[in-house]
Amino acid sequence: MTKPKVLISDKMDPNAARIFEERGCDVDVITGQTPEELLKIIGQYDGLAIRSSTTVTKEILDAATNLKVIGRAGIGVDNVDIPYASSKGVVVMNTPFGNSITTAEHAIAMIFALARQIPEADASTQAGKWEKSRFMGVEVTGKILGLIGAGNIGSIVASRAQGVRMKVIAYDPFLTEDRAIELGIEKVDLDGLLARADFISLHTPLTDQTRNILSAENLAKTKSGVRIVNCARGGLIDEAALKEGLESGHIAGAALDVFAKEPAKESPLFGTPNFICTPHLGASTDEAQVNVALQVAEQLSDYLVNGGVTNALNMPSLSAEEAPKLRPYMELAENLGSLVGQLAHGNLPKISIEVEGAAAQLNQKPITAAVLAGLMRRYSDTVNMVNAPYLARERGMEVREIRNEKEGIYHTLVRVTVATTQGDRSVAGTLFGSAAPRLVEIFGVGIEADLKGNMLYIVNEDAPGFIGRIGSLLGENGINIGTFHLGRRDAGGEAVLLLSVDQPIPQDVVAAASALEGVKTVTALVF
Ligand SMILES: NC(=O)C1=CN([C@@H]2O[C@H](COP(=O)(O)OP(=O)(O)OC[C@H]3O[C@@H](n4cnc5c(N)ncnc54)[C@H](O)[C@@H]3O)[C@@H](O)[C@H]2O)C=CC1
Ligand SMILES: O=C(O)CCC(=O)C(=O)O
Repeated sequence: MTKPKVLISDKMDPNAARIFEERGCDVDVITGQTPEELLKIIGQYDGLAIRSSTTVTKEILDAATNLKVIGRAGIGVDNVDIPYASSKGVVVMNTPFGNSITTAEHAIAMIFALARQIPEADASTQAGKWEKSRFMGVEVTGKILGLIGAGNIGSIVASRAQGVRMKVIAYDPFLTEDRAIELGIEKVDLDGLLARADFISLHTPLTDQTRNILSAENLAKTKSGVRIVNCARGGLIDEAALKEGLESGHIAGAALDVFAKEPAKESPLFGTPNFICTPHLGASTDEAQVNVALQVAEQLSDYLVNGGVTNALNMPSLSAEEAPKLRPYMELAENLGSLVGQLAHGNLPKISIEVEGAAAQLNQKPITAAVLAGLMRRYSDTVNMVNAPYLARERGMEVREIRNEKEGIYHTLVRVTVATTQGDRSVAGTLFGSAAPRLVEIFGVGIEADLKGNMLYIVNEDAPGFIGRIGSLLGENGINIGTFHLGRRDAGGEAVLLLSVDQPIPQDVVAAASALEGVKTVTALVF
């Protein structure tokens, strides 16, 4: 087997390259490339490991014909076009915890730097000025810290700020009351935070909802003398309005680690009174960089070598414990999706995926993604578990998941039902011995079969002599039958025949089978 090839395109702790090699990948470290240079070489790689300098655009993804996974050694993934990566079937992963303590500590350092004007006082003192009366500070004890975003980093900032006796309030629409109580913080709305906070610290991702969250209008609502820290993303603050607020004195200080445009080698904010900044150093400690480099290399190589999925942003995760249990279900689910996709005609506006018995104890997301991958193969050869849910959404397909913990006839069952113009059509399968996937029902007819290789699905009138006729036809055409499965609704009614054969079935043989007496439909299937 050829080794997967990985490119590390941003500066990263050398442990990343070592881990890739140890885990069976070939790795190139080529940093500081222009987009044009990256475009020329990206086609040869299966994996791409980045930090924030590489921007993964549509053009890069179009050129990345072998790419299977992108790993961000860090948290923010606003430099990756995730919807487009998903449509291309490329998994995008990040390392959500490796640098969060470090970044929270940077925010706390910025709060103190603002409160005591440490950078300006340092520069003045080293310039021989000894301006003792110029640098009057404020205590942080008893002050209100307003967090915008109280996820991983925000909650660490909260605990550190409480340690220095600040009162913490937070605006985060996804923060539950219970979690706020657990963190010892007060959940508020944005206007409440703007009106009350002495210090504001931002800790949200950059999204369409958070972009410009500290707009000119919102900055005007802040308390006079507020100090603002941003160690999250540049686009969260209107930089021009921030400058005006600093110049008017309404804002007593601002500390930015991040800018709307990076690298920020020039900015109108530079030189503004009470403005301090760092060059996106939030994650820059020895500890955090080792953490994220190790994690990204472990996650990417696990995916490329073993198919394990951890911290993916566009695909359900599959932990090391879950993976062996779920793998046979995913095979079953993909085959059931593929069967429905090959048999059902016309547009399929709705699909429901039901897990029953033992299957209902498992993480259903990978099972759903596998069904959709099998089904979507009717539209595209390049579909996989990453882009299948995306393609289903794009086609307006409604996907329903049903979980039924009660065992039925089988100890475990996956049922896939699609809405067609002729009504609902459903197929179901189980696992024999917990690992061997088997079809057990096809469109209301009980039948037991392995879905593998080339198969022929025939619906015919249940009458004597038919099996002989189909056997002869296949034999005359040099097609060897492997397995033979029969099912029927009622004696003398409609019967179903599912054959596995050793050769692909040519269209003229399908046509000849369709013309046999008593035959209703014939479909050649491939799994
Ligand atoms: N300066 C640096 O070097 C670093 C910056 N970061 C940035 O920090 C951000 C936050 O990281 P984590 O705390 O780990 O992420 P997280 O996902 O754990 O937390 C983000 C929080 O923002 C909240 N949120 C989402 N939309 C919101 C909205 N419209 N208004 C208010 N809150 C909203 C979420 O509910 C969540 O609780 C990252 O997305 C990244 O951009 C992360 C690491 C280093
Ligand atoms: O890689 C870096 O230095 C920046 C880290 C960061 O911004 C993030 O993890 O979101």
